[in-house]
Parts: sequence; C-alpha cells; structure tokens
Amino acid sequence: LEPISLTVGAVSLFTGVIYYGLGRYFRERCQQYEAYKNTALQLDFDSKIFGQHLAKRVILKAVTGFLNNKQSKKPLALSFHGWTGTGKNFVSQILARNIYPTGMESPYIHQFVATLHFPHAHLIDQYKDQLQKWIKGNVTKCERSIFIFDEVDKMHPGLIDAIKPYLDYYELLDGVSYHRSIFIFLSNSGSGIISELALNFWKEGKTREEIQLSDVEQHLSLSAFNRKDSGFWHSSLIDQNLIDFFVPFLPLEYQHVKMCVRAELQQRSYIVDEELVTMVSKEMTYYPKEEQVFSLKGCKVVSSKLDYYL
Ligand SMILES: Nc1ncnc2c1ncn2[C@@H]1O[C@H](COP(=O)(O)OP(=O)(O)OP(=O)(O)O)[C@@H](O)[C@H]1O
Repeated sequence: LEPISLTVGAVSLFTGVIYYGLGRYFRERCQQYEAYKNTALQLDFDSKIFGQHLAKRVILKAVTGFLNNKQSKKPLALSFHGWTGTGKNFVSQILARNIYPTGMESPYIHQFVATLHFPHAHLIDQYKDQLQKWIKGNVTKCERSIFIFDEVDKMHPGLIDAIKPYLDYYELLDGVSYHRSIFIFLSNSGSGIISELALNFWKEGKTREEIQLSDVEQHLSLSAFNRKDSGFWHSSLIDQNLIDFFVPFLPLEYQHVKMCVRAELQQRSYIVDEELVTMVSKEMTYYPKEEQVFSLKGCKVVSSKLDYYL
C-alpha cells in the first residue's frame, strides 16, 4: 500500500468513527427509547409499585406497544386518575427513567404543574400560546419528548384544548411530527368513582386484582368530560378520542401502606423492623369512616411519618 492511501484510509476511518460516535451520541440522547426494555420496566413496577395491578399492566402494555411501533399515527396520550398518594407521580418517574436514564432531569422530559405554571384564570390565552410554542419547540428538538401534566384537575377549563392539534393524527404540523411523543396527564378527578368500585369489590369479598380496566375506564372518561373541575370539561381531547388510555390508580389499603413503609426503610438502609412498620401504618388515617379500608393519603406521608419515629 502507498503511504498516501494509508493516510486516506486512516482519515476516513477516523471520520467514520467520529461520525458514528456523534450519531450515536445524539441518537442516544434524544431517542433513548432504544434503551427501553419492557422487562426492566416490569421489574421496576413489580418491585416498587404496590396495589396497582391495573395501572401497571395497562401502562406497560401501552408504552411497550407504542415504543415498538415504528409507524405510530399519533402520540401516546395516557391519563392517570386516582386519589392522592396512590403513585401517579411515582409511576411517571419510573416510566421516565426507563426511557431516559436521567429520568425527570432529562432534557427530553418536561413537567407542568397546573398551580405553578398556569395559576391565573385571566391569563389563559397567554398560557395557551406559551404551551403551544413550548411543545412545538421541544418536539422540534426531539421527537421522542415526554410531557407530564400534573394537577390537570386544577387547570382552567379550556386550557388543555390548546394541545389538541399535537395529540391528533396529523402527519406534520408546520413541518413537525408529534407522533413519537408521549403525553401523560395526572389528576385526582374520578377518584370517587375508583374508590367506590374498589369498596364494592371489597364488600363483595372479591380481590381487587379482579378489577378490570373495562369496569372503570368509560366512567372515568365520561366523568372527566362532564365535570367542570376535571380539567377535561367538554374537552375535544375526550370527545375526539385522543386520550388512548384512562388509567385508574386504586386507593391503597393497610397492607400496601405497610409495603411502602418497608420500602422506605430499605431505601434508607435500615433493617426492617415489623413493629415499627405496624406502628407507622396504623398512624395513617383510613376511610370510609365505618369500614376503614383505604388510606386517606395513600403512601404520601409515609416518609415524613417515618422521620418522626426514626
Ligand atoms: N402504589 C404505590 N406503591 C409504592 N409507593 C407508593 C405508591 N403510591 C405512592 N407511593 C409513595 O408515596 C409517594 C407519593 O406518591 P405520588 O407522589 O406518586 O402520589 P400521587 O398519586 O402522584 O399523589 P398526588 O395526587 O397528591 O400528586 C411516592 O413517592 C412513593 O414513595
């Protein structure tokens, strides 16, 4: 080989490596879903999330199907419903981490909190405008963006409809495709329906694991559409079927609160002391007043209650 062709070969190899490296770097940073493994998400869910057989199953199937589908026709839209402290934020964080390992810190995962980002009713038109620009800007940077809207039930009626075009089946909007993004809505709306259903199952002596999505999904969607305080009141997101799944988070029972206390102790590297677990779990308030089946705050204050005893 001539020295000149050796040099050319070396240079092209070098640029190839750089090109490949840069390509991988950018692809991994934005399209990190390639790192997604449904078995890893399932393992995470099964070891960390208690009492939510339905939410875990629906989310795992929906997300895996969506990420594996290279021809998705619309973004994935999931609406999580349930009482406080039942795991809606926690599940979103775990899901986020399984797609982008830096989780909520990833530049491709965006969270809105209604009371923080959209507090004033008279600024609703401004918020709509900002929301659209912001979503467009982020999806332009990375198609596989994840948007989490917390406290949807505290959003002013009509605001959520600003994002309707992005959830629809348009191939391109102003040159941008939204088909690979994921939208997650979290709210307490419909928690009355879910609690009532879970209580009926309990009263009839059936296990909560027998509750099916079909027992509750239609009720959740109707109630979200009809209630003015749901954030989805008369929303075109619902009447045009742009939400793919309404996911119920069941109220947590005493046994689940105990699991949360154990998990919290383990996470803080304490030996699990069953007496302490029982003591902290009994400290929580349970409802309904007579039956005392479900924890009023789910597992939400477990961590601070534990601080008191440790
Ligand atoms: N089902 C669950 N399994 C395990 N831990 C849970 C569960 N639900 C809640 N927790 C624990 O309680 C904490 C608070 O829960 P989380 O913030 O997810 O509740 P939420 O449903 O989003 O409540 P809110 O409606 O008030 O926002 C979590 O960080 C987690 O430690």
